[in-house]
Amino acid sequence: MPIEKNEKSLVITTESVRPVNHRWYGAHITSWQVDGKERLFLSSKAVMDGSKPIRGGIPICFPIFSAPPSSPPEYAALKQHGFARTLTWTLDHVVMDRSEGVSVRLLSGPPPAEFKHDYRLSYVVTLAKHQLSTDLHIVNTSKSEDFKFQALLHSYLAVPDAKKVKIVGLDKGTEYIDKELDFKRETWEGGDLAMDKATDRVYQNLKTKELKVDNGDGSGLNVRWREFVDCTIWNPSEGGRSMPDMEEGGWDRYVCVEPGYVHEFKTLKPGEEFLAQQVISIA
Ligand SMILES: O=P(O)(O)OC[C@H]1O[C@@H](O)[C@H](O)[C@@H](O)[C@@H]1O
Repeated sequence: MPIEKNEKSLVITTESVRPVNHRWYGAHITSWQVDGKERLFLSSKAVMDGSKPIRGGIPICFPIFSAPPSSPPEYAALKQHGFARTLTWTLDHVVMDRSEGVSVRLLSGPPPAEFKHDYRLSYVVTLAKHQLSTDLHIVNTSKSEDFKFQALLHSYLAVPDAKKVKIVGLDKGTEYIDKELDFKRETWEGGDLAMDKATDRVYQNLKTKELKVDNGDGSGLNVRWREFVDCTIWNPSEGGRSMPDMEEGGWDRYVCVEPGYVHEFKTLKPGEEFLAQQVISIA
């Protein structure tokens, strides 16, 4: 199966799915087309020159999600969502290259100099019939110190009309932080979450490992995961106009469903590893 590598990106094509376009900058998947249809949203105003994070596709948030914590200093100094989405990544190796699927392993470049922690961050992207898997692999390579991080895959899923979308599968009783309500802690009352207004919620410790993004007519995408426990659901509605890199009306063309480990910092002991996976498939 063709894996095409160039200076800026990696393009993977399989018989049924074409192509996944993967940027070295931020290990950013910017396009996933199935049956001739684009399944990820990428803003036409996204900045693609490496000067800021790319608006759309699948940004990787690591080692923090959201605004930085107040301490320790090397975490407090980070930008929103951390540095993984703005590092240059490299191709480690091709894991699989068969007609059933193609899989590549990418390695992140070094963190900012002030972030003096020993860890290894890699990302395995697997393209199979009608599904895209993205695995984050974090290893504490220190011999003596713990390593703490948050991690999240910030997938911008393309939808025909966000205002008609329902998120199906959120467990009744799950606690969530509502960023639209000044970070108020709430408890989910159950049922489907309608995306008909600005939504920015972090559902914490979900029991389910799968959500459906229903376009309103039963079609859509399924997002399932392993080892992640939280899921952010975000669409700014018309508030998206305040983002300089968001195209006009772009907020109606995506819903972000973002599995992650973000309700607290995950701690890895020396030598320990964390392997988490997201699988997006056609519903
Ligand atoms: O503009 P950024 O840094 O890519 O963040 C986009 C959004 O990312 C979401 O995950 C957050 O919950 C939102 O609060 C945030 O606005």
